[in-house]
Amino acid sequence: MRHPLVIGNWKLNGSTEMVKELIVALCNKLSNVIGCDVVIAPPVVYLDLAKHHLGISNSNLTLGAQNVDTNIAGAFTGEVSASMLKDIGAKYIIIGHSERRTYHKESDDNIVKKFTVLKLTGLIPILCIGESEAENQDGKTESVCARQLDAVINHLGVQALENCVIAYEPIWAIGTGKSAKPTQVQAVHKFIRGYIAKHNVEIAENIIILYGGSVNPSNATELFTQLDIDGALVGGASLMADTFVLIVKAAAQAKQNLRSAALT
Ligand SMILES: O=C(CO)COP(=O)(O)O
Repeated sequence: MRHPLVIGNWKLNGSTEMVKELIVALCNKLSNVIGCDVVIAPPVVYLDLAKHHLGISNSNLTLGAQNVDTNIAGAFTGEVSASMLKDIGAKYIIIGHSERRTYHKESDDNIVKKFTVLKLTGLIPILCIGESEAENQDGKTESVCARQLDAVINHLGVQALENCVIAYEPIWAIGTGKSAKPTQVQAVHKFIRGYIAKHNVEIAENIIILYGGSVNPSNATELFTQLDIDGALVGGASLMADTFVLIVKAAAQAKQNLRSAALT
């Protein structure tokens, strides 16, 4: 069975004080929580500080980053490379987030290049996919997700999806407080897994598929009770220790319940 995973995407939020306070609080509150992997992705400028505070707390939280450049080194002012992220201790790297596709005009081709450098560097890509509100209303959810998956599969082969994470984030649900319905999300996750299974059943069965979009403590349990929702990519609710911890606990508990039910 897949191990649940909850990731906090801090986006453009933080300060030296906030990094310390949030990490200390998370480490305290999560110290006895087992059954769910937890990743935090602070802004890149705070990764080293975050690593420092995680180290002091002897925490098993894992460090992630929110973006990576397509180049490894050279004259690319302002960029951060995969090898630098690895060097600083990040393991999971978010790519293809809709905010980057929209505000930074990142194309599928560009995202495939990022996926490639991450794999070459031994980092785990968190590939974000998902449709806009208009595409959702036009019934294009599946075709958009398939296109975004094909960008990787057609360039790199389905094997590239081994040990990688998919995050389904419908754009209309991000930061709006309007989460997609758990059954709706389950249907899309099932489609994504089935689409990958057409290429390789084992990779499809093992791949972690997260949901992102207004996840909070009130909707977390119902989301995680769905069979193909393996965890969450959390934005706003990851900025407060209490809400993020409740989401992590909900994931651990819901998946434990599913496991127990499968055994009876
Ligand atoms: O974009 C997201 C995570 O990457 C989701 O953000 P919210 O949880 O704030 O909706």
